[in-house]
Amino acid sequence: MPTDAVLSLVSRITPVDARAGERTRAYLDTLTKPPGSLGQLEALAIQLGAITGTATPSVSSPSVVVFAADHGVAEEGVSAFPQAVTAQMVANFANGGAAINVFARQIGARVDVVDVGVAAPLDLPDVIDARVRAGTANFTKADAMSRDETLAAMGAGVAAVERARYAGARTIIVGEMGIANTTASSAMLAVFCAVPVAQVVGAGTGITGAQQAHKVAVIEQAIDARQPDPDDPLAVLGKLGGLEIAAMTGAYFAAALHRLPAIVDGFIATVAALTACRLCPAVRGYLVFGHQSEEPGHLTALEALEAKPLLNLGMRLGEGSGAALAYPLLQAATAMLNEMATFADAGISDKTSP
Ligand SMILES: O=C(O)c1ccc[n+]([C@@H]2O[C@H](COP(=O)([O-])O)[C@@H](O)[C@H]2O)c1
Ligand SMILES: Cc1cc2nc[nH]c2cc1C
Repeated sequence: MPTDAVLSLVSRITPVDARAGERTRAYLDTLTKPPGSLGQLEALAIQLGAITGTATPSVSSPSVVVFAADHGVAEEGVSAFPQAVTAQMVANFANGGAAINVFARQIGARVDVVDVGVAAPLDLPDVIDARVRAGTANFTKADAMSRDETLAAMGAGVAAVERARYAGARTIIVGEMGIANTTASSAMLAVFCAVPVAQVVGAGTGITGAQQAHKVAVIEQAIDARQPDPDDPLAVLGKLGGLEIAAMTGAYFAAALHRLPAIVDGFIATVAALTACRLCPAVRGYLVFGHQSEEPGHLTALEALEAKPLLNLGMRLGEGSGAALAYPLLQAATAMLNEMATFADAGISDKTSP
């Protein structure tokens, strides 16, 4: 996709249909339950009504897209694992052996793995080759990506969702893999939300407290050197972000353009979601937040999006794993709308008026 096409796509995204959501809300109160008693599932049903533009929506055909890329900042010793693990995990996805493959099989979703910029060359026929460059630059020394590279990676995300949709996907689950990408995500989030870096840095794949202090110092130094303008989301993404983070941003755009629900995963996926919403606020209504990650910065990112995730299982894996696990709740929310009896149907007395 030509790089500027990504930005013109943004202008074609329209907000969710709030009136359809209101019809869902009204219908929910006719069902045989005390009003509001299904809690967050009711809010989810209303959101799905607004996304699909129908009072009694259904969800179907989930499809997972995992974007993989490397980060130059890995050489600063900010992860518990070596950079080579990104490529090794991509092979594991292609072989069906990762957690996301298992959870995707449980919900009948196919998994597309997209190489947006893994450092090591891959020769895996089942992996989609959308390489923009062999990993980002180390952002303590140079911008992670140029503007054209950022837009190209976003375009790869758009293309991946278009491909999945063409193959029948109607619910998009977005995941990522990239050693050191919690460092990039924390840096972006600290800038977007103007919060201290230490507030949004965590253990990632499992670094120690001392290593976390080093991670904070690396990010502070990078923000100082790069001076990104918080009001220019594309610049924040290009200077401090990652190729897979840009691709996820594009994936959310494409889901919103086609009025498909996109289930957001953990910390990195949520920072990409925040980037997408800063660039195009209408995207927000199409995002369902799958789970709350253990990574401490996730709370800050969720608050910035006024988002309440569906699950809290103490997970911090990535790959789209928490988003895939949440899919059955979308099914439950719509099944509840489509299958429950109304008070009138069942001949049950409605609430007494006060
Ligand atoms: O999704 C999350 O909340 C999450 C939290 C911590 C780590 N991860 C995964 O771990 C990798 C990044 O961790 P790190 O320590 O290398 O920055 C990357 O592949 C992510 O998918 C993911
Ligand atoms: C093994 C491993 C699997 C992952 N999946 C997502 N991020 C990951 C990081 C590591 C280290």
